[in-house]
Amino acid sequence: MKIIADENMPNVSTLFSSIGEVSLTPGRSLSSEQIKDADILLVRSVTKVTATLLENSNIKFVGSATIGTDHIDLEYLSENDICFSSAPGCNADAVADYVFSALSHLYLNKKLEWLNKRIGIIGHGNVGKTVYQRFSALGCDVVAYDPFVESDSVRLVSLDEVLNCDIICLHAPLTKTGLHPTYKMLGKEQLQKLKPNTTLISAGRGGVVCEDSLLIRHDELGGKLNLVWDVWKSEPHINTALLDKVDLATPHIAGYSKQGREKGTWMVYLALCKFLNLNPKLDYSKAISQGNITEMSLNKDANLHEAIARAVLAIYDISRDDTRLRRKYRNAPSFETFDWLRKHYVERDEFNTCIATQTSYQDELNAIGFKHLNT
Ligand SMILES: NC(=O)C1=CN([C@@H]2O[C@H](COP(=O)(O)OP(=O)(O)OC[C@H]3O[C@@H](n4cnc5c(N)ncnc54)[C@H](O)[C@@H]3O)[C@@H](O)[C@H]2O)C=CC1
Ligand SMILES: O=C(O)C(=O)[C@H](O)COP(=O)(O)O
Repeated sequence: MKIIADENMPNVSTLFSSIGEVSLTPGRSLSSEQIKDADILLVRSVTKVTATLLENSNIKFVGSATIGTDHIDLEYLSENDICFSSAPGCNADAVADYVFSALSHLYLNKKLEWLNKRIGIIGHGNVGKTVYQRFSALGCDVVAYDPFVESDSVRLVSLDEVLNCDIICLHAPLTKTGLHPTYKMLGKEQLQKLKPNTTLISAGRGGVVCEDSLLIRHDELGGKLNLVWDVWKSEPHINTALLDKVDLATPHIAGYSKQGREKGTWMVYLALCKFLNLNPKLDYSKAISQGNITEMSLNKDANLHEAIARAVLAIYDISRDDTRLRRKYRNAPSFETFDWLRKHYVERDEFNTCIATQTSYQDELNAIGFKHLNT
């Protein structure tokens, strides 16, 4: 069995070589010629899996080690009896960690006191829910907008209400059809509703926010917006005018924790084993790494904002990704830089690999995703 896989899938050879002959390739440039003799295709978000790519192949299974599926023509796969599996939720904790790292950075650098602010989340799926639960466990005033969710356990509000929040976290998928398409869902009209000093964290998909309208609104507000930008409309090209305005700019790596990426490969491996009726040869604990910093205890004299910021940034400091991106773009302002930064990403651990040991802030650290002492 011939397996073609994106070279950026961690552990892919270890896991899949017991099933077939694995060839690794850069995902963005994958061509139909390269897959014409293959049976299984394993991708990440940079490969457009369309009829053009697949029509002259014998691919029977497509696996995407990602949460998002907007790069896959699901209709074509279903019409052509090609089994598909993605990795729902694999890096939800990583994205939530990204959000708290961004807020920690903004607290230390701009004195943004976010714990007492109103927080609105757009999209209440695996990522949005994780982010919501963390804020809620911290006792924050948090609401969510998701037109497809009905639930008593979340404070659901209108999009306008979220746009009136102090901190807005965007975790909706990219959709262009259906009842509530998200493409440019934050356009000129919606962005007009942002108040001065709003913090907008965009870690879903580029295209959900109209970047041109955002630049106009940013100017209108005299630059009084805190912007944290992970996903860009025209990746791997980035909007350099926007890059100049955002507080934190990262190259679509919100989900790039070591464990999150490993979980993505692992989930696709399990799905392929199921499809082929095989017993998995490795177990979860061998496929997913431990963290580097295994225990955290805090000085009880620090205030809560500062204590959280110190703990969070010790595990993942988002500013290193921002610095890397800006420095690299200054020296090599080309679209190839985006993929280079992602390919050579210095992976970080998830908060949940680190135990919050007995400290006055143990409950708060547990709330934002650090592991409990007794689990
Ligand atoms: N920046 C990054 O590295 C990462 C980005 N993502 C992106 O984040 C998205 C969300 O991830 P998950 O929560 O795991 O996906 P999910 O599929 O579990 O949930 C998506 C949620 O968005 C909601 N939604 C759909 N249309 C909406 C609209 N018009 N307004 C508000 N909500 C809407 C859905 O009802 C669903 O509850 C993914 O589709 C992916 O594109 C995911 C992982 C990493
Ligand atoms: O899981 C998703 O959805 C993501 O956005 C991924 O984290 C993006 O990573 P790549 O698949 O582009 O490596």
